[in-house]
Amino acid sequence: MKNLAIDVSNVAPEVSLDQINAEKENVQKHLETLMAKTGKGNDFLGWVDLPAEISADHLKSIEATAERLRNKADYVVVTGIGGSYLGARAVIDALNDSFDHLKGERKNPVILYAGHNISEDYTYELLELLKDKSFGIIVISKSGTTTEPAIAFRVLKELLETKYDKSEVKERIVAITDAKKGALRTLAEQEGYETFVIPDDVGGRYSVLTPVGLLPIAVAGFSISELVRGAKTMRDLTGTDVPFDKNPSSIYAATRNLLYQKGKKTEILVNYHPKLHYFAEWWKQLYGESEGKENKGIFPAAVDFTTDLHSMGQWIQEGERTIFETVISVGAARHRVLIPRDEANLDNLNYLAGKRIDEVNKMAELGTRIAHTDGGVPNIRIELPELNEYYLGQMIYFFEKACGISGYILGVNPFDQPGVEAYKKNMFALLGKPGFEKETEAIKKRL
Ligand SMILES: O=P(O)(O)OC[C@H]1O[C@H](O)[C@H](O)[C@@H](O)[C@@H]1O
Repeated sequence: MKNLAIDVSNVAPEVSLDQINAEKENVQKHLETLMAKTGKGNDFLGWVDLPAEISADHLKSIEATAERLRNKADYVVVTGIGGSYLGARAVIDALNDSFDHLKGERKNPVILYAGHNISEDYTYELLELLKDKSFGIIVISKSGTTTEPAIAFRVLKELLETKYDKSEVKERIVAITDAKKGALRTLAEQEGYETFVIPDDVGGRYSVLTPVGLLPIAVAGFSISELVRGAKTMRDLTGTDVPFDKNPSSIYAATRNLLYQKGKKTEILVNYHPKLHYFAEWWKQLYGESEGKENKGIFPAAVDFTTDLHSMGQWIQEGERTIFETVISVGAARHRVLIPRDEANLDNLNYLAGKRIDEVNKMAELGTRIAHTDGGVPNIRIELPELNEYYLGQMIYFFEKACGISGYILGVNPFDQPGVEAYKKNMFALLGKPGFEKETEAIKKRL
């Protein structure tokens, strides 16, 4: 059975394999600190052993709730922001039929998202869609106090309450939040909603393997036990007993930091499948919030190829040489579509007749790698054997583990995000939130 693998042979000449291997002891030290839970942010390391600790009973209880929502609702609205929605969306989009939401005959509910923006038009359009539909809500907030999902939940709950009686509303709402504190916990208890807990020691962006990700993924019809099994395998493959050159997370963490030290300040995560767009969004939060602090950190960006080769390709090929690419390279496509032969051949495509579209995609990937490395863009390749639950579980844990190690190499606490509060404070002051009177006075003077 294959596993996710990493190929760093194309980061030369900027960084050599010898330089990467020379990082062995330094990286091993950080990995041990992470596993021993003795480093910065060590009260947020619950995700490290999570895949091995999830019990079959826990998965069963999530699946039972998912089944209830699946039976009741044609639409399920995952209401959350940041780490409270990106993991679920990353996995669901990666596995879903691209046009599933447009199909009439359905096996699974359509998963919709709310609370990840404060757009009134988005909210209006969602309410308009749902008003004559059978729907349910999974509301997710670790703190239980985040403004965006709280507003969305308030309006969605109101709509649900106009459609159903109290006991039916209760059956259609599930809350995922802190075990004890926060407004969402209080509300859920008052209203009698079913709840799942986000453990104290798992931060939002590391929470996809808690009910935060698992419940929506199960509702969408995917195997959460396979996802967790993949993550568990990757936990074993990235342990302290694994030699440095066999540990993909250690190699990735070491390589990207060496590139950063060489002035490669932006990392572009590349995919060749639009299904992986939201995986990149999840990855951006993971690395952006973990490393972007103390005026340091690689800027995590992402592109969808070959789409963006026709827009961003020019910049990547010939723009400022401060970037490197990390490509998620997927093995086999799931379906077959052959390029047909055409008598007239006006488009000159007959040289491709009989070939799979995936073969063209693979050659685009290889051709791009050669062009970009020739153009001075170092290339890391993450080989994913297939796009399924098991390998996505591997990839999630691979990136999480590498992020912890990488943050320690950089010297920051990869498990906090103090900078996110700055905009919130100003927004509350501008909106006149009680308790923010002093801030309101101060900000008014600046306007
Ligand atoms: O789950 P919540 O407490 O609602 O938080 C949702 C998100 O917003 C916060 O502001 C943080 O920056 C994120 O790390 C978090 O994932």
